Amino acid sequence: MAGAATPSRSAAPSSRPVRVVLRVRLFLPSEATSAAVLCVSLLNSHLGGEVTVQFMGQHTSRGEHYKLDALFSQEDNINQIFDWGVSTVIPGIFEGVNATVFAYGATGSGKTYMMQEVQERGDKIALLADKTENLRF
Ligand SMILES: Nc1ncnc2c1ncn2[C@@H]1O[C@H](COP(=O)(O)OP(=O)(O)OP(=O)(O)O)[C@@H](O)[C@H]1O
Repeated sequence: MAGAATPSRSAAPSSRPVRVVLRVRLFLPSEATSAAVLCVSLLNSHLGGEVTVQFMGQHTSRGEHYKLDALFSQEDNINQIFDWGVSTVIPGIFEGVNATVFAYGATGSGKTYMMQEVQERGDKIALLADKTENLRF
């Protein structure tokens, strides 16, 4: 998704069973033209709560508001997204709680790129060990 909103995210992951996180990526060189404009803007954010974003259609009068659990912009790196949205569900899976993390978005919006970044984190084993150190099998 093109554009840069003001970086903002809720302070702590909510306890809701489904959490929705939006990541706005940077324009790629092939997309960056003088006509490129932001299509997402942050309307509201409450500490520890939801954020509200607005999608503006560039060539339409479409204006849609969505409430999300968190918003990450191009200034936020994959570690922040991982720590907020992924690592928090790891302890639960060792207690029998099912958890799924998936990416949804338009073709070319960066889903594979982002998931590969997560996969390539050098410290993933250390992170899992940290999350599981108190578990007894
Ligand atoms: N944050 C990013 N920084 C640099 N390049 C990126 C970024 N996100 C995506 N890209 C590049 O954009 C292109 C499309 O990304 P990607 O393949 O991840 O999209 P996708 O959402 O998985 O698409 P599809 O649904 O078609 O599989 C790739 O060449 C990828 O390297």
